[in-house]
Amino acid sequence: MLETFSVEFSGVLFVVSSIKAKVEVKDLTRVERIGAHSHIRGLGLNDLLEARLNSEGMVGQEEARRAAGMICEMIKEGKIAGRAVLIAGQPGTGKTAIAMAMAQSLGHDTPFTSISASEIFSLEMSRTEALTHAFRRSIGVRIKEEAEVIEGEVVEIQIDRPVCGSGSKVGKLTMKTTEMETIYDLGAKMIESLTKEKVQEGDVIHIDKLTGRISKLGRSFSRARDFDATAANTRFVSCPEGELQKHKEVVHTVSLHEIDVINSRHQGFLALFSGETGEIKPEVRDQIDAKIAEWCLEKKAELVPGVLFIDEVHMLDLECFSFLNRALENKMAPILVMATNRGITKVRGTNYKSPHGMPLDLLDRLLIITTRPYTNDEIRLILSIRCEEEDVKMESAALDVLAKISAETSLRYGIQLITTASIICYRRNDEAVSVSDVERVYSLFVDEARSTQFLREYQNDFLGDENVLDGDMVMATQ
Ligand SMILES: Nc1ncnc2c1ncn2[C@@H]1O[C@H](COP(=O)(O)OP(=O)(O)OP(=O)(O)O)[C@@H](O)[C@H]1O
Repeated sequence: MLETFSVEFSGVLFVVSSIKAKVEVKDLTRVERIGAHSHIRGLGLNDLLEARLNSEGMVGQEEARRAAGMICEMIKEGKIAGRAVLIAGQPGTGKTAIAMAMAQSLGHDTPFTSISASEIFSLEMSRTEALTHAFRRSIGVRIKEEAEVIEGEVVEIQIDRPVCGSGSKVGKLTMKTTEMETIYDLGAKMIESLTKEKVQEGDVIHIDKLTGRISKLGRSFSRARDFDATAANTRFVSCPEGELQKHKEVVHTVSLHEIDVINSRHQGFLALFSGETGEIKPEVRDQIDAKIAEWCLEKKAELVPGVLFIDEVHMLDLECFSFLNRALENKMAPILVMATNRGITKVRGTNYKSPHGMPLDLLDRLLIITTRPYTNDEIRLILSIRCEEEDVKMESAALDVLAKISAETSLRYGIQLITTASIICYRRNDEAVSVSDVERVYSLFVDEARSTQFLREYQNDFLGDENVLDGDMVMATQ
């Protein structure tokens, strides 16, 4: 649901918009697709920020998870801006998984933007503009508004349809708190909103007097036994106390980028949907920053520094790195978390070699977290978590074989074999994946090492550059 509202302070009109994920009646978790990191639910730390061996979908990597947990605490306090963290380690050692776990443990209130460094290289806007977008998307602004609201439990909704069949509907809405009950007259627009929100007797609702917007807060406890069955996501709340009409502080959280887009002259909030937000003039941003700083001083707004995660950071070039160096000095900078699997390599676009393909001056200001290769037991545990996530039953012996294969090839390859092996098992009409199913998919789908071996044997039969394999092998996706 897109909700647009205007805030007017000191005569300047700023339009801000917040996109609220409307809680759908349908249980969305059932139709969610399973992604590479969908089993990760958090960092799996205890109160002392120590990593549990296997918790919230995370296994092993205790030191890295603990360090990430400390960074999260720093972010939650919201006082520190402009810190940068680098997660460095071999491919498949859980760098992205740790970043995703950080996003989960920070919760919905903290903005988290995740990009891959290669996304910056777009033809539509300059690299520094694309990075600025990402930076500003990671800073939230909590804007507080005083609003006149009617809040109470719905006692009765009475809608009168015109006798002739045409003309607008009118009606009456009876609402109560623990202390009073009032009847309100309803016009056609309010009736439409009530119908749209599917408001029923027994619901506790909130009506914004200025805009007429209705929000359902939940179902009253006193009416919990009205139905034999209720939806899984039904929230029960108590009937409000005191007056029906009250002044309430309403808080909206939007990102700086959303405010930029809506206030840039050539854009409208619809640009947020199309994603084609284009370049935004620095003057617009300066004006917005000045206004927000003013609101913060007046305690009408609060900045929420979030996290910008840049994966495959070695794909950035010198211009981008120098931009990052400068942008981190800004008071409004988010916490920057980067990940790379590169060792000592060339900085993109130069002939200079440097650790992780990043300039030394930037490396110098980073907190670096390293990830280490997994033990066989850890790999087995991760694979069993993935089996559960993908709803695949696997015999213990098959899991042992798959863990051994993963240790010799890669964890990612092992994870890929889970679904494919389960298809073969399904065809056999069996319930659990067996060792022979794993062996079958291992022979059907080759891993990177076997594929390279195959190329070495048949190189001359392929089209393309000769003898590349004997020279420099292209590293990963670069
Ligand atoms: N400690 C862990 N606990 C649970 N799952 C993990 C863990 N580490 C990695 N995984 C899972 O293994 C897969 C590969 O990990 P991930 O993509 O995080 O590796 P990476 O270090 O980012 O690799 P690359 O350097 O190639 O980008 C993912 O599905 C990830 O969720």
